[in-house]
Amino acid sequence: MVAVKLEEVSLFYGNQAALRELSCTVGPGQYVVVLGASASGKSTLLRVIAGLVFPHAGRVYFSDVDATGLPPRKRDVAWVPQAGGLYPHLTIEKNIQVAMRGRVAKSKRAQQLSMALDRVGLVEQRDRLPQQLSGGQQRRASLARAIATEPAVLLLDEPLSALDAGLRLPLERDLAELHRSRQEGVAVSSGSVTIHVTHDGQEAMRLADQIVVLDKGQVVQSGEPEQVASRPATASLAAALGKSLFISLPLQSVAGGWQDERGNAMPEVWSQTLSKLPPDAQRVSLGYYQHQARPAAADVKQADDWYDAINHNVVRVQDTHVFADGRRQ
Ligand SMILES: Nc1ncnc2c1ncn2[C@@H]1O[C@H](COP(=O)(O)OP(=O)(O)OP(=O)(O)O)[C@@H](O)[C@H]1O
Repeated sequence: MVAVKLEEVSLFYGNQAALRELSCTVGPGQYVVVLGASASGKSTLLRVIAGLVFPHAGRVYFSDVDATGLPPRKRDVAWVPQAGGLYPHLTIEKNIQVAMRGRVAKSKRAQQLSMALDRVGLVEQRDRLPQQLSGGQQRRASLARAIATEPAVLLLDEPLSALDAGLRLPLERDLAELHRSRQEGVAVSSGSVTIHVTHDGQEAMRLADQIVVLDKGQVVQSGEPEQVASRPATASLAAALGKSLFISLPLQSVAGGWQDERGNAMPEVWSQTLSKLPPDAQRVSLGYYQHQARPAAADVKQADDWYDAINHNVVRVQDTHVFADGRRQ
């Protein structure tokens, strides 16, 4: 069984496509991070899953049941928007109570309220208004409001953005812990799902069971973090995900051969890699992760730049990633 499935979903704003025949699946209990640059369609994807907008084509399934046309209140989801989303004139407690109306049985509401406040560490702040909380506490309050309804699917839109580094890491740990605690006492086959949107590759690497990479409204790659990082689909993704600096060398095709931007011809050791490039490509880039660059010759201690590295064979050919027009070859 899959917890959430999107099948060839398209959504347009006017005649501009925000999502283009997008398909993806989320298994029970998974923490999925949707990673993409600005305007790649991440928030739109969450809004489609939440039922806040309806796709123009394609289907959305929850636990194998078609939910494409269902309004938000009929879906077992909670959506935490990018900023705030709390009613400014209501206390944190009241905000949570409002969210539970119609979703949680009256007899269970007091218990759910305490559980939610406790899990995000805001028991003592329950009587404050949102503006009386710090930025990090406001994010926690939004989370508390979302989890009070015990949704099967928790949607988080950039939950860590615009927070100081000092607040980000503790909240990041709390998100992981919250996800784990939502699985307690639940059969594996019906585990709760978290879908978290970000443009931060390192955040995705730390949190995700599965990373889904969006580009221009399409899934360009998905898989376990290590799997995605070891064969990144695009050069920009490689730069975002790597454990170390991703060093990239742009090349251009000149008179049937490849040159770097300074006009240096590529050395012979690269002929095998370069022969795999599309014959009609004009511009490509070769890249490698710094931590995979190992000297092949004893007299080479360190390469100062890419050209040094390849000339001294510091980078092994099999550790090199080749992209044409930004896409992996
Ligand atoms: N309400 C709207 N009306 C018109 N166009 C929209 C609307 N919402 C989003 N778009 C457009 O749809 C595309 C995808 O936007 P979306 O907000 O989903 O991207 P995103 O990846 O979440 O971006 P960001 O990281 O900057 O929030 C963008 O080109 C955006 O300009």
